[in-house]
Amino acid sequence: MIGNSRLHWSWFVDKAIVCAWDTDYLPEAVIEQLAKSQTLEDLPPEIFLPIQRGRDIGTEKLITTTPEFPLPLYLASVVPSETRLWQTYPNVQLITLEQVPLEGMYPTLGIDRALALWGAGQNWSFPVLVIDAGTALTFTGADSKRCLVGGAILPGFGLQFATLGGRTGQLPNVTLPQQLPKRYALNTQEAIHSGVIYTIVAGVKDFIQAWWELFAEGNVVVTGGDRIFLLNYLQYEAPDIAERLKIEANLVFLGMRQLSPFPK
Ligand SMILES: Nc1ncnc2c1ncn2[C@@H]1O[C@H](COP(=O)(O)OP(=O)(O)OP(=O)(O)O)[C@@H](O)[C@H]1O
Ligand SMILES: CC(C)(CO)[C@@H](O)C(=O)NCCC(=O)O
Ligand SMILES: [K+]
Repeated sequence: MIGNSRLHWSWFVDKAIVCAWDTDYLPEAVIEQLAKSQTLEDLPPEIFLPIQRGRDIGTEKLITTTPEFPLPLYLASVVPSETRLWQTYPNVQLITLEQVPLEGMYPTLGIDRALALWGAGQNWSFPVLVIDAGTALTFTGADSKRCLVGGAILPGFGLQFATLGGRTGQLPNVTLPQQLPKRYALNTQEAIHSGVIYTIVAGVKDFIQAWWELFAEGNVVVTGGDRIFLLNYLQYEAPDIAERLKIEANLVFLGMRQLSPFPK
């Protein structure tokens, strides 16, 4: 999955997610090395270091499988310039909206949103609302008939901080704090923390409550690189809501493996 900040990877054996990890965007030379690899040992470390180091729980299972080479690559992307790089790979299948069995999608809906929504619905049941705390923060919901209800897009935590730091004369760049900050800050860094975090948390709370007005028993699943931060803040601000949320890092991959037919 090519996201707006980085690449998200999963190694599938049939429909099982053996392991999942993230990397930076990668240069063409690495894609070429992947294309030429004929054994697990040949695989580019830029991609497979987490596996090669044996840190991942799935590693043992991987070593005992003999995949075909070049490795089949299923690609979903929301970054067209990166898609083009990866389309030079000889064994690539591009996943498109047509393969996602949701009803009512509009043509420019992000494939990451569609796959995450499908994965959440398959794993927990529809109706379901997905909150993706990534580069962009998105809400994407579907009803009990697996029909897209719709959603919303706003700048994520990192993007709000980066915009403030980058587009003003006096504001520093800040990173996400582990704890919910004080609402009334007495220094600049905490004032930025407070402003961005309390407004995002209030917005997320409001979207969730509105969702439960539509679907009283509707599921809500949180994903994305900042999901743990978002959940932590919600646990302070709205523990009753936080308690009802599901959290899942690999929603997009849960969606990919449930495509029928799994793209060949
Ligand atoms: N190593 C990392 N590199 C980049 N972002 C990271 C990293 N670790 C955590 N993050 C957090 O993840 C967020 C980006 O989320 P994610 O990785 O889900 O985005 P993405 O999938 O690339 O973007 P999007 O899904 O919005 O297109 C950033 O705001 C950042 O705070
Ligand atoms: C909203 C993002 C950036 C989230 O990654 C992506 O899903 C995207 O580029 N979507 C296209 C626009 C849409 O979903 O309506
Ligand atoms: K853009």
